[in-house]
Amino acid sequence: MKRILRTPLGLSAAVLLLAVLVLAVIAPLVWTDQANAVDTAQISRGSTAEHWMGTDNLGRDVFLRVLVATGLSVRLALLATAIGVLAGLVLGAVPVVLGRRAGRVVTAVVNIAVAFPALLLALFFAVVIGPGTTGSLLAIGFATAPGFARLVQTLVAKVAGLDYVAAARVAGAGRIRLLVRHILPNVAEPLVINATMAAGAALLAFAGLSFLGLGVQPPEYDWGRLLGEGLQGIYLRPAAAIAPGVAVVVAGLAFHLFGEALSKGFTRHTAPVKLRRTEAASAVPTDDDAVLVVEDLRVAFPGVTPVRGVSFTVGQGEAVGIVGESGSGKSLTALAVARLIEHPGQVDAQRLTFQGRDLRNGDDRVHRRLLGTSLAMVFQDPMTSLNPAMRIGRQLAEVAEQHQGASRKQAWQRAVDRLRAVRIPDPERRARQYPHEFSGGMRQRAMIGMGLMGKPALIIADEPTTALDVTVQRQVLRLLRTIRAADGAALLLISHDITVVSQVCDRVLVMYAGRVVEDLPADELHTAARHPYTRALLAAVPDMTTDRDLPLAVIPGRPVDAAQVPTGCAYAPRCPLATERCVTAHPPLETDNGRRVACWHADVPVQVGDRGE
Ligand SMILES: Nc1ncnc2c1ncn2[C@@H]1O[C@H](COP(=O)(O)OP(=O)(O)OP(=O)(O)O)[C@@H](O)[C@H]1O
Repeated sequence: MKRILRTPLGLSAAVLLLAVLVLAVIAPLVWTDQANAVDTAQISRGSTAEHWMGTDNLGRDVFLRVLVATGLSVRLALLATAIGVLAGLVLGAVPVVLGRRAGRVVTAVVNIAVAFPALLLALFFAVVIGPGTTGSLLAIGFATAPGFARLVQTLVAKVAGLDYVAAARVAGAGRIRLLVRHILPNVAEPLVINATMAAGAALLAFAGLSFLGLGVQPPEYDWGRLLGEGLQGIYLRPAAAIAPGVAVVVAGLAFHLFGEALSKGFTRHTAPVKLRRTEAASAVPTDDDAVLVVEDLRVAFPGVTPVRGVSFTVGQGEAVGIVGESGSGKSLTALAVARLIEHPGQVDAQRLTFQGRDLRNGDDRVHRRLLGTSLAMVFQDPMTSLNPAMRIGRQLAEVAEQHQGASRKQAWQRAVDRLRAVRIPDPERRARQYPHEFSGGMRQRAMIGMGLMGKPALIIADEPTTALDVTVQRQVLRLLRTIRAADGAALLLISHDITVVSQVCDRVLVMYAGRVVEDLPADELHTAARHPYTRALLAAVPDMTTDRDLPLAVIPGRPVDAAQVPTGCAYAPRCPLATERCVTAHPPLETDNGRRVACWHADVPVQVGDRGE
């Protein structure tokens, strides 16, 4: 608010609006009797020193009546806006609460209603409900609602796709809680701004309806009615029409300008986000001790199947890395495991077991609870992964309150303790701060801390260091390693950086065009990689021995478009070893001594580091 009042626009709009609101309260209390006093000696007079704006046809002072009418005009405008905002909020938020099908019906109704001009709707309702104050109040309220509903739908849809909402969903938050705690607080600013402006528009609409005789009825009067009366004698007493007209314009302007100032004041200047990375160990787990078993996982969207039959296991305490170029399906694989693929995405698997529970069938709430307590998700961008409108400590505490039945105080203490565990300095004070008060690295650590509120059996970290600078990357990777050692949690680390994965993980899965093409222990990556794509990825990483006079190695060609995957081996068009067979037949993922590779030429002895050109 201070920021808004510091600008000339903000200050003058606030003063003007305050004056209007104060007048709306005081004028009816002070001047009602005088404004209603009939004086037959002063009927239909023009402006005089005694009656600045003249008198009406009963000799009543027009200026005092305009002042008194401020109360009813402003009150009705605010009430109608409140009705419109409330109805708009309900209609706009319903799709999130009711689910897709019912939501679609509501959206269609809103879309149709939005197509009609608000004033036309107001006239329609006013005629249907009947003339009078209540009728016009409901009419203007209902006419305001569709515009608001559309705005709410758009804002909610935008926020619902952000990582922190996904994180809350993984943590087991229900739809209503998601809406009330995580979505609505983050769309409140534009709603407040629009509501302020809508109040100005409602004021004008009321004046219009009363002027037409559909709004306020005698003996009550608002500016619209006074305007109608004044207009009848405009040639003889123009001031009687001008005074209520000016009042409508000034009050309307006050609301609009204040809304404008709010919107400028609320515009946030976010700090740029930074970048960072981790390291690891080995052993292919058996299905029995696996935390996660994924078999033939497919993720499809209309017209495209970006994940095409991925199988892997993550053992207790094991760190598995998934590498591959952008678009290879790494993130979708992780999202599918956490059950975060949204419509129209379709997830399909022969087996999808987390801690021995089949996630494909059974009670959704039971799965949510299991994932909420035993799975921690760390997303790439910690700024969008945390709710900007909630204190960090509260966001962490919510997990303990919801899943461990902890009291508010206990949950807060655990949140502080977890922040300390992820090396946030002065955690008591920091827990009371908002995400924007944290640096990029601290936000990422807080996100990891949130995952540790339960006792996760698996941490899925999707590019956790990409948005951080190099020094902070190391800290976060070290932290993930320490947590694994302390809590025995398994880790599924997704990265396009094969060096990071080889340092942090026990085992590496290499993905290409939605499939696993190689799976091997991380410490054998540089000596025993057999797939030409893995070799090319390794060769593209410069090291101390790289000749700096030569251009850096790159993988020739472009990654496959997920919508147009060729038959045969998807890597064939870029592969130096490709033959006719590679183009026509897809190589199966063969298991050999715990390692897996999908290549017809896996046995061709190409040196690791060979660029294959
Ligand atoms: N909602 C969606 N609808 C259609 N296609 C999608 C959708 N989400 C992802 N894809 C497609 O799936 C492919 C794989 O996406 P994914 O995010 O899993 O890749 P990735 O390997 O994690 O890449 P990056 O490292 O860039 O995140 C992408 O090429 C993308 O075009």
